Amino acid sequence: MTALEIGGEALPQERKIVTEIPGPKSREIEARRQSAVAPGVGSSLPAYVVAAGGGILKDVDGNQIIDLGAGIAVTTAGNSNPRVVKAATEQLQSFTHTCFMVNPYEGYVEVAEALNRLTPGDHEKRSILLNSGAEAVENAVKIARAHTGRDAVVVFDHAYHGRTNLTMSMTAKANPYKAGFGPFAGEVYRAPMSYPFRDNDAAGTKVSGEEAAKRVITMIEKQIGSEHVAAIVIEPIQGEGGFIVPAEGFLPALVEFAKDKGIVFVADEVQAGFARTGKMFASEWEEIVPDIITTAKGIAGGLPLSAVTGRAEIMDSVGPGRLGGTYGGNPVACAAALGAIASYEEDGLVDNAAHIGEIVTDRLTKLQGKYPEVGDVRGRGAMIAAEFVQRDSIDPNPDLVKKIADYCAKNGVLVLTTGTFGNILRFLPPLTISDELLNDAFDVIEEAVAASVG
Ligand SMILES: Cc1ncc(COP(=O)(O)O)c(CNCCCC(=O)O)c1O
Repeated sequence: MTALEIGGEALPQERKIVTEIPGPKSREIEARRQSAVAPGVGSSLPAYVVAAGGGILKDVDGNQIIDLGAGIAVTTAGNSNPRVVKAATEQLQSFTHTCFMVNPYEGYVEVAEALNRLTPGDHEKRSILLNSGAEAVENAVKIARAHTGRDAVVVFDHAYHGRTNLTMSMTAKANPYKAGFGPFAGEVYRAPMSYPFRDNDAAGTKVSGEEAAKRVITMIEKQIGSEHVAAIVIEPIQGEGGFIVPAEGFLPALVEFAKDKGIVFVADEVQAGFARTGKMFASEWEEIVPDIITTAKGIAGGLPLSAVTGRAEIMDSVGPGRLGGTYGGNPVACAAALGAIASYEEDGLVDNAAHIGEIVTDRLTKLQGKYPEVGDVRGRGAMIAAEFVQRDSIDPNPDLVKKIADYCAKNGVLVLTTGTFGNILRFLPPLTISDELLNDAFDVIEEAVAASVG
């Protein structure tokens, strides 16, 4: 067992159950929340956190919970990563905000230079910094439309891009994200996704990446007209849709089509970016070079920051004053990002992701050999998921996933669910989690599956 220095106190890297989870102090705060906080913001596990680091979340009752969610792929570099804390603390003591549109500061430029260097492609790039993933996606669409003079945006089944009006329109799943929040933005068109586990043709043959891409191209040509399309926006691995890794060849074929037709290809790497998949960016797995890439989540070790990084000739289509926002590229968030990026590059976190993926995939594959309800195990690096189905068909099994996640929570392991059908367990541990903690978590998950299957 190792311990981490968090906030001046040692945080032992071990699962510890002191009370039921959530415990009495958490329940007391939760009661206050009910009368103070709008119910629209839910919480997967209302055990109120007082410290976090490595692979552990410590709650107000003293329980130590193994974190397999990383705040939805945000504390990828580890909660309170020492480099992030040092950089952000120093910045906090200098100045907290000037608004980059008013009085600029070097940290913003340094983050843009790092993004331009690190993202796929050796072409000249420009970046703009914002606050959230949705804001980055909104700006990527604005820039693509301004550059092309076109309106149409193509998105995909199972996509998730945010909760603002435009990004809600781009997101696929109605509940909980969209129902009742319309009318939605115009000129957003949804294409069929390559979903290998569920993607069979009429003869029951798996649809190849190239064939799936042809479906998309036909849809674009026949239902929109490629000359009207400003952007194709896709997650290289779909996150909230269920960690869907498209069939090989799908993404490169779409990149080539976009290039031929003057369409801006946008890779939304808000969830898959920054070492999560075992490469710095998920686009690298099929060697695609997006025209624009959106990033957020893991970019700044937990502080709110997002970015749009794109080909200079595209980004330069929008002149001064036409993009921005009050907080975009906040100086403390920029300092944190430089700390997180240094950690990704110098602390071996990309390799950690690959190593974590091997352990998680091995444990899930063994489960799949015992339980037919584990229908599919997929993902890349430390972005792995198990899709749960019925015992005698591949119909989704969301009830089983909920039982498993609830069992895990009660036994000190935080696991996130996801997917269009709610039947996916996804694993997004901080890349600083130890093998011991990870294997302890999967011992609990195995118990949970055994206890939950009918
Ligand atoms: C690919 C991809 N693009 C965009 C976004 C949006 O990022 P924001 O920072 O949440 O706006 C996400 C955020 N995914 C987690 C949403 C959690 C929730 O709101 O229930 C993403 O995964």
